[in-house]
Amino acid sequence: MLSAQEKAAILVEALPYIKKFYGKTVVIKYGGHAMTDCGLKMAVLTDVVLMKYVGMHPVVVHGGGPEITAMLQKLGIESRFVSGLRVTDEETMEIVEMVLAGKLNKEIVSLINRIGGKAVGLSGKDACLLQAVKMPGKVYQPDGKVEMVDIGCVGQVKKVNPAIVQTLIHEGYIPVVAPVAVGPEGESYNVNADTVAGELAAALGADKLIILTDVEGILEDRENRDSLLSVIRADDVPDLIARGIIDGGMIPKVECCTRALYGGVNTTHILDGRVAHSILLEVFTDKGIGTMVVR
Ligand SMILES: Nc1ncnc2c1ncn2[C@@H]1O[C@H](COP(=O)(O)OP(=O)(O)O)[C@@H](O)[C@H]1O
Ligand SMILES: CC(=O)N[C@@H](CCC(=O)OP(=O)(O)O)C(=O)O
Repeated sequence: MLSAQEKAAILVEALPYIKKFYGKTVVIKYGGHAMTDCGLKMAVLTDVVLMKYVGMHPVVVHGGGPEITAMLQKLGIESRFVSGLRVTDEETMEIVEMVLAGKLNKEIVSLINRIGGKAVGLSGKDACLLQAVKMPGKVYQPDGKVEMVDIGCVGQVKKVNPAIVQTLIHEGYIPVVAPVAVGPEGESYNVNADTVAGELAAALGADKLIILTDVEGILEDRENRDSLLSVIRADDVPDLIARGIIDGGMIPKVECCTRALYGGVNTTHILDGRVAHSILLEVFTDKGIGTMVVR
């Protein structure tokens, strides 16, 4: 146990960071292990509530890919992905929306409220927060050619209307956003949660975008956990992808960081969500953890 004096010293050390980020918007992409492990879940959402209490404006965008896959499996529907995006026919879209905007969104809202925050859950349909159009999937051929294929109700975000999120922020609420967008005819679109976090951070003019994942950050050599790249420049991302250093599920994450940076977000971070309180370690220390992607 810490003594009262040690606790006071920790609070004093946090003061410069609290001052620096007071009133600033921080978008957090919440997903991976941090969403399924009970202890980590509480740690992440406690960090979010604490940020709000010290005057920051956290906005949570959550994923739920594994939970959707598990529900589809229960219903005897097999999951298929094209370049990391779920092939989403109309029946699958119904399940995606139920799991994301129904079950998971409300679970997160309820937990934040239990911890002492005031959370409000939204999907991209609420106040037309996320407007999208149908997007084809890209299949990369061995000869380098790209084939476009139909992947159903997967959306590309065309417009973000952030007013509802800004209103909630300024009324003291913590917005929690499910990555389901609305189409021109009111139809639902499934959007990758990393992409939504990047688009929303840019539209809000957020100060920071934090993406939680299940690795230490971007590793130069994925077999070597000591090869963490602490900082990379957005301009270097295409080369890192072309050289195969950044691959698979990490591609949408760095691309969404790049999108957010060029949209005006100051700093973007890819953090290990398996580490308890990784958000606080990033926000309240100089060194930070994980990989920072900068302009
Ligand atoms: N350079 C890299 N450094 C770390 N992980 C990488 C890298 N390139 C690809 N990856 C892969 O990206 C994965 C993270 O993406 P993903 O599994 O989609 O995460 P999440 O479930 O958190 O959204 C890592 O587990 C790893 O397999
Ligand atoms: C189009 C598409 O693939 N959408 C994702 C949406 C959820 C998501 O992105 O969740 P994670 O962040 O946990 O991966 C899906 O259906 O799985």
